[in-house]
Amino acid sequence: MIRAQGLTKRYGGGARAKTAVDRLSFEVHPGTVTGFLGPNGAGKSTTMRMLLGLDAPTSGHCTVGGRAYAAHSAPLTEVGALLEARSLHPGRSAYHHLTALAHTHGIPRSRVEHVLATTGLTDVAGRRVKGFSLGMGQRLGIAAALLGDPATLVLDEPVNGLDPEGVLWIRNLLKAQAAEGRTVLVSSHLMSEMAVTADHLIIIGRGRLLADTTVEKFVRESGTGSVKVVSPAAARLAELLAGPGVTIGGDTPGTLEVRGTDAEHIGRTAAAHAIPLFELTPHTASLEQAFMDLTHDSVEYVTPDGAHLEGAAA
Ligand SMILES: Nc1ncnc2c1ncn2[C@@H]1O[C@H](COP(=O)(O)OP(=O)(O)OP(=O)(O)O)[C@@H](O)[C@H]1O
Repeated sequence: MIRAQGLTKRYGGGARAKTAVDRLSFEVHPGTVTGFLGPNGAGKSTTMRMLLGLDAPTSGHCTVGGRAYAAHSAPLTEVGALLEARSLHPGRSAYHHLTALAHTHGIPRSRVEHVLATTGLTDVAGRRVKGFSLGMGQRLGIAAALLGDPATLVLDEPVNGLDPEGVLWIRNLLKAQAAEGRTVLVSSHLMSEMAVTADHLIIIGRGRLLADTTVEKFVRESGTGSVKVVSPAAARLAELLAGPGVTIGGDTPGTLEVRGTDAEHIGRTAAAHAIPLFELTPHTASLEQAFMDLTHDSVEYVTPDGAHLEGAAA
């Protein structure tokens, strides 16, 4: 369990003072993957650095597993971390890198074999790290994070620069780690990736909390999610679904575009009235739009015509 309370980080002073993290409070629970989202410069990395004791908060505090990170006697067995800027000794092999880390932290060598297998690096374990591709480097960073068999994982942008196979691999790994009861906090500025990886979302903008919710609730409450329904009795179904907060559109006969309720409710309503359905498709593509709507006012880098730079809320 991770807990941040009133977490604040200010850089510099006077007119040039910059508040990177602003009175942030949230909890991250075990057994779920929690996505930590925000546009570029929102304060995600700074928050993670504070959680890991690499930056001191200006005010507020944070705990991992009930204590400040520095108060853990064997932090690697409590928290495994992957930060964006990693320092690897280029001349060392992956195996050597992990054994050195295990040795200095009193972790048995058997764990090295285990994490090499988990991250698919067994066959290249003897190769020097300097010859590693970006994806292999990410896998090695994750192997190091898993080394101490920690109860908590904190990963900063683990899918950055990975190919689709690597992205899928990380997604499945994170879900498996959470299913084993670990607390998993993973940052990203990609809403679409988090929508399929995370169960819970913490969204920040300009260092402030914008949303702390489940993926499912975020979609539902954003009001932009819709469900496409195709039925030979579309008109009758539309009458049954009509109600407060529900809007029903659709340009093609027999097709409805339903907003304000979910596919489960539509399916149950249709079944209860013996209405056949040919299609029932929730559209989650609008998630990206909901994220952009939420973070729009918090985007740091905006061009004069209003377009976001650097894919700020991509
Ligand atoms: N050492 C520092 N000194 C001054 N300002 C800093 C420092 N580190 C971060 N900042 C500023 O704090 C803000 C938050 O940065 P941070 O890197 O935490 O954001 P982020 O959400 O991780 O962004 P990104 O998605 O681009 O990695 C930014 O405006 C950044 O310029």
